[in-house]
Amino acid sequence: MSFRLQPAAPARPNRCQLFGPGSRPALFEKMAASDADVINLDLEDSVAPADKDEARRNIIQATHDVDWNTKYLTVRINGLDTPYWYRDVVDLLENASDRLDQIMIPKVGCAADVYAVDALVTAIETAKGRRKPISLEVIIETAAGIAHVEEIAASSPRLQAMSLGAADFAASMGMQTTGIGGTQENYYMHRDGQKYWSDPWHWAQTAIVAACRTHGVLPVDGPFGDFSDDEGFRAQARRSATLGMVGKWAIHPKQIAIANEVFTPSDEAVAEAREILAAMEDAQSTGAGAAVYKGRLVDIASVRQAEVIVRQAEMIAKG
Ligand SMILES: CC(C)(COP(=O)(O)OP(=O)(O)OC[C@H]1O[C@@H](n2cnc3c(N)ncnc32)[C@H](O)[C@@H]1OP(=O)(O)O)[C@@H](O)C(=O)NCCC(=O)NCCSC(=O)C[C@H](O)C(=O)O
Ligand SMILES: [Mg+2]
Repeated sequence: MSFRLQPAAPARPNRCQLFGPGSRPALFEKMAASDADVINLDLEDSVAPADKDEARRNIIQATHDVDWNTKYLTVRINGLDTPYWYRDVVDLLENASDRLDQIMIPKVGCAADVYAVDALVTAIETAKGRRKPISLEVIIETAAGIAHVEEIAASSPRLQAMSLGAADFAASMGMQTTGIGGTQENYYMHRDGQKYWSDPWHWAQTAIVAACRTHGVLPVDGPFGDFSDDEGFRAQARRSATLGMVGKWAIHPKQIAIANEVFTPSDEAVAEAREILAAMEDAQSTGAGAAVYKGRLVDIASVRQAEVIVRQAEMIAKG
């Protein structure tokens, strides 16, 4: 480990972020009653320009009226290149109840984007005497966002989470696909007459995970558009969890249970992690720095790996 220790990310469950348009208030009670850890009420792309004002009013009302229970309640504002975003922040911070936890900033391209929102949030919080500080989350979904991902991860002490937005990311990168996440037909290797599909999102995900882990931010996988494809969603979520992401968006309630299952360490994984910890404790009590567990080497690094799984399971169990 470097002399500079790796900060811990916020210790709260973030296995599934359920999205719903701010212009469909009929969905809010259903979202609140769902099993998602995080709720993202949207003011951005799922809301038509003519509906922005009403969507803002719906969301503010819902922070007062809906019982969000233990959900982490987030609102996605409009991008900083639009005329809507400042009004989103001002109206929310001046009128939403203290139930509002977080603001999500889409299409962040550099640290200054986060700085601008942070400055506005800070001014309104102070002016209005809001007691609960609002946290921020960002979406990396442009070429600039991924090019500046580390400075974005370091941009504000309010920053708690960072997602990959596959649809806008693909558009910004000029990728030849209309798919949102998952396997892309033309992204394959070819050998001996066989196609082997690869993962075009992998490199962006690992860049996000590295930036987040360096700065104590939760790395999250974004949307998987084909909500009829459960196994495609599960495979994408499993790849993300294996890479170190803590959760995934759901753009339809069907996806919540799969995300929760994948991002909760299984009983078998937790049992194995505990066995590794026990094996290493035995080894260390005899002065050994390594041991053999089920025919494979385990050492002090294995302890750190096992602790990740046990800590994750304990944090989720606590809620
Ligand atoms: C995708 C949807 C438009 C589908 O809505 P609908 O046609 O109503 O779905 P169903 O009839 O299958 O719904 C079945 C029941 O589930 C309820 N429902 C539907 N959606 C939600 C929801 N989001 N939360 C809670 N409950 C929901 C229906 O009311 C039905 O209930 P019942 O009648 O009682 O059985 C819709 O799901 C939707 O709007 N999804 C969210 C879209 C969204 O927010 N998109 C923005 C995020 S993705 C993005 O922005 C891309 C990203 O930025 C990037 O660049 O990658
Ligand atoms: Mg987007």
